[in-house]
Amino acid sequence: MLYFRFPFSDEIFTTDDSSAQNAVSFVSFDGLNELNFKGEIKEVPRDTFLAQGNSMKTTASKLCVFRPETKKDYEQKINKVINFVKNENLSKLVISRRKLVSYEGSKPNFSKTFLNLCEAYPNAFVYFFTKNNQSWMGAFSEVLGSFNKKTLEFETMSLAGTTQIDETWTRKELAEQRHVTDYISNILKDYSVDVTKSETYDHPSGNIKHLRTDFKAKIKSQDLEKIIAELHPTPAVCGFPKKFCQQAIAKFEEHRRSFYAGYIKVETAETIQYFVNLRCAEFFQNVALIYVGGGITAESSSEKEWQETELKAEAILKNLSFF
Ligand SMILES: C=C(O[C@H]1C=CC=C(C(=O)O)[C@@H]1O)C(=O)O
Repeated sequence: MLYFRFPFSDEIFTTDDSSAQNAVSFVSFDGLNELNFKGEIKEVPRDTFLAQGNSMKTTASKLCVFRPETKKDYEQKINKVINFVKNENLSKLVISRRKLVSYEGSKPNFSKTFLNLCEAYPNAFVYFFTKNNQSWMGAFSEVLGSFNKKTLEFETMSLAGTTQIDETWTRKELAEQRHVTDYISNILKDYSVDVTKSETYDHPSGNIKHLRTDFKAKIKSQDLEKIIAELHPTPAVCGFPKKFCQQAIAKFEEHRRSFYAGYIKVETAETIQYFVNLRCAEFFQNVALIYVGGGITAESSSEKEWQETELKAEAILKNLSFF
C-alpha cells in the first residue's frame, strides 16, 4: 500500500499493480535495496483516502527494542566526528540518529498524519507506504532530479545548511551548502553544455529553513540514470569525498540508514522525478523511529547539532496523530 502527494498539489495518488512496470521506487541510502510499487499511478479521492484510514496500519512484524542515543551520547559522538573531520581535512560529513517515539498504547492514525504533513509542508513530497513488513512515512522538499521526457530538461537543487526560520546564516551553513553546489556543478558540466544555476536563496521547511541553489540543464535521456547514480548520495546527505564518507558513516552511526537519505523515484508519462527521502520515520508495532541528521564540519558545535536534529524531528513529531 502506497499513498503520495506531489509538492504544491492537493491530489493524493496510489499505484494500482495493474502491470509489471515500476511506477514508484524507494531506493535505500546505500543503493542496495529497492522497494517497487508497480502499475499505473491513480488518483485517490480524498473521501476514499479518509475512509481507508482505519485500515491503514503498519505491517511491521516486529516490536522495536532499541535504546535511542541520549543527548550526551550524541554530543560525545559528534565531538569525535568533528575531530575526525578536522584530521581528515573533510569539508563535511553527514551524521544521523534515530529518535524514538512510543505510541504508549495508542494506535497511529496514518491517514490523519499524512494529511497533517501535506498541510504543514506544501512544498514537500509526502508519502506513506507499508510493504514487506516495513512501514515508512516522510515529507520533504529536496529534489535530487526532475526530468521532462519531452523537453529533455533536467532540474536539480543544492539544499543544505539549517537554521531557525528567523535567524541569519553563519559562515558554517554557507560553506556547508556551497560544497553541495560545487559537487552538483562538477557532475552536471560533464553531461551538458548549458547548465544554468540560480542565486542561492532561503528554502523554508516548517520551523526551519535551508539554503538552496537551483540547477537546470538539457541532457540526453540515456544519461539520466548515470547522472542520478553520480549525484546520489550528494554531500547534503553523505559528504565529500563520497566513498570515504560512506565508510565513515558506517563507522560512526550505530544504525543502518535503510530508506532514510535514499531517494524516491516516481515515473509518469511526462516526467521522471527523484525526491530525497529525509524528514521520515519508520513505524513498528510499538514505536516509530524518526531519522534525522546534519552536516558536520570543522566549525560544528555538538550542542547545536543535537538541537538541529531535534528541530528536524518536529516535522514528523508535531504532525503525528493517534486514534
Ligand atoms: C540530513 C538531513 O538534512 C540535510 C538537508 C538539509 C539540511 C541539512 C543540514 O543542514 O545539515 C542536511 O544536509 C536531515 O534532515 O536528516
